[in-house]
Amino acid sequence: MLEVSGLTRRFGDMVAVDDVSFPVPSGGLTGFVGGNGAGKTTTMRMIMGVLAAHAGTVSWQGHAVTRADRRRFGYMPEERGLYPKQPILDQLVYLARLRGMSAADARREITVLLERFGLGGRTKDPLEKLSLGNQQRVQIIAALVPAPAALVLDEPFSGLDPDAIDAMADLLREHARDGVPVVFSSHQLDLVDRLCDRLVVMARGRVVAQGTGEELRADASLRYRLVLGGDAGWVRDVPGLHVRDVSGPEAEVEVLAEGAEQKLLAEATSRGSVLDFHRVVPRLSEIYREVTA
Ligand SMILES: Nc1ncnc2c1ncn2[C@@H]1O[C@H](COP(=O)(O)OP(=O)(O)OP(=O)(O)O)[C@@H](O)[C@H]1O
Repeated sequence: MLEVSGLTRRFGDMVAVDDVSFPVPSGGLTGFVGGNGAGKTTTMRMIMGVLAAHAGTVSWQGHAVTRADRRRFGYMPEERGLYPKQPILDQLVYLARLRGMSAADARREITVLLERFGLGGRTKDPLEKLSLGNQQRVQIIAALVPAPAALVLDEPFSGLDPDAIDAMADLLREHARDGVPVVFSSHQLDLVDRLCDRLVVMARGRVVAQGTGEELRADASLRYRLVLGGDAGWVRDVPGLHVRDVSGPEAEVEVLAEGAEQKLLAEATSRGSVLDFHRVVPRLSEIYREVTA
């Protein structure tokens, strides 16, 4: 398991990452979400040691991470960092050799991955001749060879079309299944919800929520939707509720005081017919808006 604990980083007076702690369990995908400037990239840079932390620790398999451990991590940095003018196979092989692989093994594994991503015919092309989405695939391959002990990926899905997203997601799941802890940042909440075992939500440098999708949903505010035979305007006067929306016979409310939804239902049945009354399970994007507000 990879774990960060109390990580803090300032730039001048500004605290970009403030006492951030979360685990990245082995064998799972952890999604790292947050708005622009929330502190995700800075946190990932500290995990990889390319930026020093002002406080806090990064641990790997229960000990303080070492430079040798980090050399075994696959990292896709925000600034990417491949050379635009070099043929893609040559530079991928070069990078894999820097990380201790033989040229023959590197060439073989990289060729398989390039073919899997539909780039088998482009191995001699310089990176800059590829479309942005294909350049992104090459950047991802750079993080995957040699087989990484952990994966730290900054926005690996940005710029990919739906087919490439699926291919990439399959690849990450395969690594996770092999026991590799995988953490990646993304702005695509639905994708993160679909793919990840755990989520870490950051806002203004701090972790504001974390857990499985189910845990985050369970922690979210309790909401109910009510559909009546007549007008639902009276719902505004029921104590212990925040009315999120009322429109004709329909209302959606948030429960502020325990049991207020039962009083609402009793009042509704005493006034006339109740056509529907059910708990609303919020989407991740709604939870995200709540916790980062
Ligand atoms: N080298 C730096 N010097 C000064 N400020 C920085 C530096 N790097 C990051 N910051 C600031 O730290 C804060 C966090 O930035 P960071 O890039 O970590 O956020 P992020 O969550 O990755 O955002 P995005 O989703 O936009 O990439 C921002 O206010 C940013 O301007």
